[in-house]
Amino acid sequence: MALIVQAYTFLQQYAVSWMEAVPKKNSGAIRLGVLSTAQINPAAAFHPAETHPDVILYAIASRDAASAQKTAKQYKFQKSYGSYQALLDDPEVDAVYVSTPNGMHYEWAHKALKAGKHVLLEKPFTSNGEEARKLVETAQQTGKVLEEAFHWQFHPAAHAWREIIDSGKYGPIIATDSRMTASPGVPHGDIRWQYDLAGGSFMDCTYALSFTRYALHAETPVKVLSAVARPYEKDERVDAGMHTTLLFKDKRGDIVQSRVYTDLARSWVSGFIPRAWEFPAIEVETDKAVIYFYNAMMPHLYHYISVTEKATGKTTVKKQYKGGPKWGDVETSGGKGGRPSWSTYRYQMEAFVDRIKGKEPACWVPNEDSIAQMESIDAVYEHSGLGKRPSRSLEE
Ligand SMILES: NC(=O)C1=CN([C@@H]2O[C@H](COP(=O)(O)OP(=O)(O)OC[C@H]3O[C@@H](n4cnc5c(N)ncnc54)[C@H](OP(=O)(O)O)[C@@H]3O)[C@@H](O)[C@H]2O)C=CC1
Ligand SMILES: O=C1OC[C@@H](O)[C@H](O)[C@H]1O
Repeated sequence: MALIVQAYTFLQQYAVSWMEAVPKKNSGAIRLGVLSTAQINPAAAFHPAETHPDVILYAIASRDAASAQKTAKQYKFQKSYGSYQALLDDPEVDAVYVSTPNGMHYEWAHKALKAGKHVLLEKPFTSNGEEARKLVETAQQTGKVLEEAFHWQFHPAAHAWREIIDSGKYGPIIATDSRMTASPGVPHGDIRWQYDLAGGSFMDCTYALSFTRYALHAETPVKVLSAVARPYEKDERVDAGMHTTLLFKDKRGDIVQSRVYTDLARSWVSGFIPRAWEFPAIEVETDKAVIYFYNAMMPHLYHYISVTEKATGKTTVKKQYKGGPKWGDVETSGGKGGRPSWSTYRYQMEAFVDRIKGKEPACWVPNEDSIAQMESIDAVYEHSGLGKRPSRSLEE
């Protein structure tokens, strides 16, 4: 029964978010350019931009002009380009969303900033910490907005969850345990399996580490206690799975032990049942309770935050699809506190536009946090023996 309720909620949320009306665009709306025709584009950028009165789907670029044209026609972009550089050379483009493979994030975000565009950059931010630092420096030099598209952190559920932890009501944090797995697994040939494109489970499933660091208000790990990679069968430089245990310093300065597990090819139950229910999640154990956030990655589809008190065994459940500690009092383009139908990506677009327009966004992923996230990823890869993900050469 629980599964039926979950499936219904999932479908309902999905359908409602796509039924959202397209508003009339305001004068001075941001002209958005998109670099690549990635499969994530409609959910992460097209739909959020369409439903925002201050964004216009202006131009799309692909390595292949025909693909760009086809997408432009389908989503009513005004222009299409057969190369990423051609889009960046268009002075009418105000901001770009970069959804190229991971290994190309640095190159194209860097070029976009240099071309005077604001940048919303897909996760993981870059291939490694060094690139992340250089990219943030470029944003500072150019004075343009640069934001990692770590969409889950913009959703009201993320804020409600952290508010419970931060309240101190359940005592200090003792340990965390998070995971993100793909089941059925990612098909061969996907960008996620390609070493040169900075693939790998710990890069793609970077959310699990992000949930952990967000819960703890942590920077980089104090220590990597263990990091064991399960190599991809076709390229042992790529991690199909990664099990790591880290020590972080939390907000209070206490040391917390955190397990993080990522997997792009999660084994099936008894070899024939994919673990479709295993959505990205994190358990935070405090002195007095166990706090669990189910589907922290895409809480707009379905989520719950449960708090089980150790002394009584009593469990309370919270859900937050709108408002909450950060959006609650904010007058958004969709009404006060956002809308229950808004996806993580739509909340993210709201904040991105606010920042470009000079308004203080309700929430934000600071660039320093994206650097710390990439340096934490480097530390895990180094400890595992695989070494941090390499940079591609950049044509200036
Ligand atoms: N925020 C989220 O929820 C999600 C984020 N992502 C992130 O978005 C990015 C794209 O992921 P995803 O949509 O799955 O990717 P896809 O494989 O669907 O698309 C990647 C796109 O990059 C372009 N590209 C440029 N060079 C290459 C190359 N050498 N090989 C393959 N593609 C290339 C292609 O566009 P073209 O041919 O038009 O140039 C391609 O369509 C990744 O960084 C991923 O981590 C992914 C899924 C969800
Ligand atoms: O960012 C992502 O979100 C959804 C996942 O399925 C995907 O692998 C990852 O790239």
